Amino acid sequence: MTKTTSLDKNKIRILLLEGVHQSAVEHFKSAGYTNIEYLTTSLSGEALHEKLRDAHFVGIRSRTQLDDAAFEAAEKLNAVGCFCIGTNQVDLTAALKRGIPVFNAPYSNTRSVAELVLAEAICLARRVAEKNARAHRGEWDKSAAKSHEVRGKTLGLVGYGSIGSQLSVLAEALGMNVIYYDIITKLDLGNAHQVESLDELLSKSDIVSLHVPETPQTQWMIGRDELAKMKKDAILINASRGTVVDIEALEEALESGHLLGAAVDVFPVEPKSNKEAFESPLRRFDNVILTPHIGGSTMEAQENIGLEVAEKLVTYSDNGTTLSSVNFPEVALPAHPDRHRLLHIHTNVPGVLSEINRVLSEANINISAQYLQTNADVGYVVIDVDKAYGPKALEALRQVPNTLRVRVLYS
Ligand SMILES: NC(=O)C1=CN([C@@H]2O[C@H](COP(=O)(O)OP(=O)(O)OC[C@H]3O[C@@H](n4cnc5c(N)ncnc54)[C@H](O)[C@@H]3O)[C@@H](O)[C@H]2O)C=CC1
Ligand SMILES: O=C(O)CCC(=O)C(=O)O
Repeated sequence: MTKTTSLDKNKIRILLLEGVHQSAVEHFKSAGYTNIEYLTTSLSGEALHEKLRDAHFVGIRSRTQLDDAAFEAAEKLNAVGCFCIGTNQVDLTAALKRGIPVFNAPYSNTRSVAELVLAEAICLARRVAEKNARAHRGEWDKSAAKSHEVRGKTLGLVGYGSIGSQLSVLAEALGMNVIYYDIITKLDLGNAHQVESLDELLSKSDIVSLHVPETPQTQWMIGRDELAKMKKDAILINASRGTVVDIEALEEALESGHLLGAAVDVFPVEPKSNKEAFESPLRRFDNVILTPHIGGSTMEAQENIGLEVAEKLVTYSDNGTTLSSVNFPEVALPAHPDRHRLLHIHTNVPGVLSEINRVLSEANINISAQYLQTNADVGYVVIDVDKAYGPKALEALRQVPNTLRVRVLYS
């Protein structure tokens, strides 16, 4: 069924979950969007579907799963904002086939993750996690055994994107040697260099840190075999996604004493809210730093993310720009003063553009500007028309075969 939206700003409902930063709320309000529901928790199942039914825009972080059923319930949804980097919690194809662009904040929390990982690397190399736990229990363990400086040690980065490459620069400033493994050939920063294989990285690194997205290729990427290839007394840090590391295999590697320690920020199953208990077989190890998925949780990062993603949603809502959407044809559009703008999203099959132009011409509607962008599955056409034609043009566009969604934006 073709979806049509044609609303004034104060009727556009924005649902914000997972306690996104107030900077987002303020940005929506300053742009004239007042109809905002703000929840500090994530939602799932029927509770999520119920909230989504009336929402025109939804903002989430990493916990809320937007799967096909969620999109099916979200009849009015125009766009999704992920107030984070990862978009693995969203079924991007399900969104795309309903003409819903998904936005994220690809850079704003990267520095925060890099700083945390570096701090953890130093703490683990000095065995601070264990000594801290023992001191809390009243034990005095003053010893240099197996405690090392990180200077001169090799940091192996799996994934050399925004986070991995920043970490590389920070680690070199401490005198570390950096090697990395990535599926894409990357520009080395400083003296870092790319290695040919994951095995090579694992066998050469004193500290291995994971910075890959969750994909079918990275799922359980670090299992028993990979951990066995790491040096004796090496350290593993995972602040990427919980599905990248086989936790049972990591438990065994820690139990056997093969690894000196580990830091884990992300887990295959994470509590849905701060009220739920955290279960993990790693809880029993003093030499493991466990953090509740806070790699990107700094005031600086959250404020920037709030602004960045809210701005992308407002820009899409106000003028149709989809720049930097992770699943949608990208169009950067000028403002449309004194014009109504129509957004037509359709399945990308031959002939839709000519059909659009035919129905508009038959309805005697003069087009003042037109923009088209497609990806393999979806076509996105933006049409500016004189104000007098807005509702009539909307009606005409709804008749075009293969239409997924039509919206009119008032100026
Ligand atoms: N713990 C936390 O709070 C946070 C976790 N993250 C996670 O960190 C991940 C990485 O973030 P960024 O560096 O910003 O992403 P990015 O997209 O800039 O970099 C990812 C790198 O991984 C590489 N890669 C992809 N598949 C690979 C494979 N199979 N083997 C080796 N390399 C592979 C890519 O080519 C790319 O260079 C995010 O996708 C997210 O899941 C991000 C922010 C906060
Ligand atoms: O802070 C969050 O909610 C998620 C951070 C994260 O994992 C990401 O940005 O991908």
